[in-house]
Amino acid sequence: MLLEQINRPEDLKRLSLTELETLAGEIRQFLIEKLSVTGGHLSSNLGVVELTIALHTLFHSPYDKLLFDVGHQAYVHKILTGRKDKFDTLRKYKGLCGFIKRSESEHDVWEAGHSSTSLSAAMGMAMARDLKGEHNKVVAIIGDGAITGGMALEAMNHIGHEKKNIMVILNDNEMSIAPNVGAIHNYLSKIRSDRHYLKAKEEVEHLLKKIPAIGGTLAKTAEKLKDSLKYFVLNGVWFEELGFTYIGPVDGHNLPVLLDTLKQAEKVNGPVLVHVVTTKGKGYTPAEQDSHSWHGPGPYKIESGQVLKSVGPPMYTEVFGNTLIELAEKDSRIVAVTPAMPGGSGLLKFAKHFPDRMIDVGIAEQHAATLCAGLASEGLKPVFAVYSTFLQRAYDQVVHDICRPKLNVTFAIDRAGFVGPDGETHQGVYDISFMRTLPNMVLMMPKDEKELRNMMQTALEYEEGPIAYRYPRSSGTGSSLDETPTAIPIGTWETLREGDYAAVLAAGPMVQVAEDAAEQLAKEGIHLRVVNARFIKPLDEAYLLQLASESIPIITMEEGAIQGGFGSAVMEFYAEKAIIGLHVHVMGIPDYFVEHGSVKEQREEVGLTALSLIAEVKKLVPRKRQRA
Ligand SMILES: Cc1ncc(C[n+]2csc(CCOP(=O)(O)OP(=O)(O)O)c2C)c(N)n1
Ligand SMILES: CC(=O)[C@@H](O)[C@H](O)COP(=O)(O)O
Ligand SMILES: [Mg+2]
Repeated sequence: MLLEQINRPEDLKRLSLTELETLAGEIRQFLIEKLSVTGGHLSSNLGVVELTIALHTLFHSPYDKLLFDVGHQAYVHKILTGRKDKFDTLRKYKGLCGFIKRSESEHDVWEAGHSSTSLSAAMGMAMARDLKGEHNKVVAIIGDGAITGGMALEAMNHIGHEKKNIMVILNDNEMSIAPNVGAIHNYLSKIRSDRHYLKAKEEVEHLLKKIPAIGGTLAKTAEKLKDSLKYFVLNGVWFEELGFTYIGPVDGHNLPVLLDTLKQAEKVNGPVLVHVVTTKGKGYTPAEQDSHSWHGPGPYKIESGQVLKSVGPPMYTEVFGNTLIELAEKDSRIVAVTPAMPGGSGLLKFAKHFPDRMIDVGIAEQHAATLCAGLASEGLKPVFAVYSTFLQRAYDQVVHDICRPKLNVTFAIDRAGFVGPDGETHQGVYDISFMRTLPNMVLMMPKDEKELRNMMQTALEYEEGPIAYRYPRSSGTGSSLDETPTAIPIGTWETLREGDYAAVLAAGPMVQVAEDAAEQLAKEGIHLRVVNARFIKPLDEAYLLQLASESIPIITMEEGAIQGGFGSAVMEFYAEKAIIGLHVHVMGIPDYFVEHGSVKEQREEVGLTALSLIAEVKKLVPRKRQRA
């Protein structure tokens, strides 16, 4: 096996072309086998095997900088840079990260996870290189999805103007996670099919040569026609106009062509964009046929292509998608907006029911947010379906375009809390802090899927301004889904369990954790009050004042950053009311980024478990029983 001989990129340089092609086959088989056990981003990586081999054959990483946009397609890069033996730990706790990670290797020069950042970083590295008088290459590998992200366009605007020596490899497989969308995607499709246009161009030129030269007019017209045809069919004219030398499209699975093209591109002075056409899922039929489903599968059976499904209650995402259909059938104002995550956000069925009311804007969270503002300003009920982590990219739009004008946008924040294997770049743990601090915002979190449905109804009936509900990347608790969703009075919490030893104010999935702890403690005669703090904003102030009047110790629990989170809000409330001497202990995520692993492992790492809660309760000094 050639793969066994490859422990660092230099090892590639001694292989013949045929051996490189053999290696590509071995790497493909390696990926298919390893990921059948670990799961991971299969189809994107299968699509960049030859491209990554070519890059590491030609360039000298880490002296030359290879930046992978998003970084989900960097498994081949990791295999070629000495980490193939770690693939059994891919995305596991303390194992190999599923994205580029500087602490893993000197070859990992740019970390990501969120898309469309590589061109900005590449420009920074190129400007630093030139200021330092160095001469390394800077190469950004960006997909046809990621290049539609706003940041990428901002960077192209800058790069094309400054004419820095940067190579951009556009890996065009016609797919984002779902089929790619947008005008740039359409433009790339035209270029991809350009080989036909080019044939037509040759025919036109041939024809023009045949016409006998009659005076200046015909010849001049012919010249103009040829020039306009050139403009029409010239590949990459948009990139050229932006200041890039455009080369392509080239077959991204043909190693000789890739190597030759990259050698040519390397000689170009100034920014160069190499348009590489690949097949997402290349080499594994199920993934080639349905690269959307195979973008990030769990473990699967190689032969049958059957992905192992978890049994049990439906995911919150599925409950959201189905309930939105139910509500949209009754209320035609509802419009769903997703930034390139129709599948992940549970909107594929909704799109089938309401094709005109499901808007996929591509990787464009900022645009999606303000689009929702526009929709709301015209009396529609936009539901912005977005992962917590990706909502971060639209923070100013949430503040400036939605909260300030009090527009009635609904935020369906999915992947709220720990997300598990995607790790630190994808944890949905900051939206409590950055949403609850905004004026006019209402922020809810359900304890189970039945309450999620009620919150969706609450949001539908709420007309006063922005309102958000957040739910985890997990299956529900198995609560009933039969009841008609009914609105919850804004700002009201719910006592789930009586107790006078201490009161736990729990948000979302922490309610179950608190219930489990209370069950344990009750066996020891310690009665914990469990409160479903289902409104993070506004707080249930009457409830908080009641707790203060009882001087009962309070513990808050949230799967979110402690800094600025729900517990902070409770402490701020008491401080504002000048209520002192209360015991308020905040349980949440400490001030650091929690890496990949399972959600269970991540909770254990930060102490968001029933055991940790029991320990906290037992630290409390038993209060003197209050006289009745
Ligand atoms: C800001 C942001 N929004 C959404 C995502 C989710 N996401 C991850 S990969 C991906 C599609 C990227 O498509 P492309 O760049 O073409 O890469 P491919 O998987 O096709 O190789 C998306 C939308 C993300 N990582 N970052
Ligand atoms: C790389 C990326 O950002 C997406 O593929 C993300 O990993 C999807 O997350 P889910 O698996 O939670 O849908
Ligand atoms: Mg793509």
